[in-house]
Amino acid sequence: MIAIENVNFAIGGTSLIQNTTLRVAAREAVCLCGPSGVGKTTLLEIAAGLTAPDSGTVSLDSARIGCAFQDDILVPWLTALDNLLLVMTGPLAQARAGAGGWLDRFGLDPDMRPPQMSGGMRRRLSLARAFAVEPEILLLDEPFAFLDDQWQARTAMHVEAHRQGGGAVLLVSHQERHLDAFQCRTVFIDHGPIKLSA
Ligand SMILES: Nc1ncnc2c1ncn2[C@@H]1O[C@H](COP(=O)(O)OP(=O)(O)OP(=O)(O)O)[C@@H](O)[C@H]1O
Repeated sequence: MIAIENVNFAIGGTSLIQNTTLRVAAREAVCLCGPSGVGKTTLLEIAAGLTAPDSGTVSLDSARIGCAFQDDILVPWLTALDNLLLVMTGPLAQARAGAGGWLDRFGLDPDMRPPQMSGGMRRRLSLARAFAVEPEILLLDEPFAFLDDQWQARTAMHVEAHRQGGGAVLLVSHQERHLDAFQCRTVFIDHGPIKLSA
């Protein structure tokens, strides 16, 4: 479902990712774990098509992709509901119902705007948006950051439900203890440059 093949990427002459192959199948969650600055986010951005690799290929077998990145990239003047509707397609009434359901599952007031929210609420809004597009592929960067134990557990439950429903998940997390909450293949990166064959 996600196929990153023989990818190379350098920044400012420093090689960050070398000849890396990483495949994530349907019904599979893969978690990238490793030290800060090693290039995990960059690899996720390459998977999402936000950053072009210097060489190698990325193919995703679905255009239905839900993303939540470390910078939540929410529109501050739009309500929580409108932030979700912005990325949703289909009939408006159906989209509103779907968005409302995900806001409810993530404990959010649909009328609140991002600047009124705590960091954890903004992270939950970013996650609700990722799930609301009914993705086949989920790309999540530190989905548990800023969340308390209860919301970490609920987020893990939604990730697992997505996987069990046939989706593919590629995520980056420092918090290995949460990886027990869902079935996940963990890929450890000890040091850079990233060289994976997984
Ligand atoms: N746009 C950019 N311009 C220059 N350097 C960058 C850019 N984006 C990332 N980097 C550098 O690339 C390296 C990898 O960054 P990246 O965010 O991918 O690491 P990470 O493993 O996800 O770290 P963390 O766990 O702290 O988020 C870092 O040294 C970072 O400073």
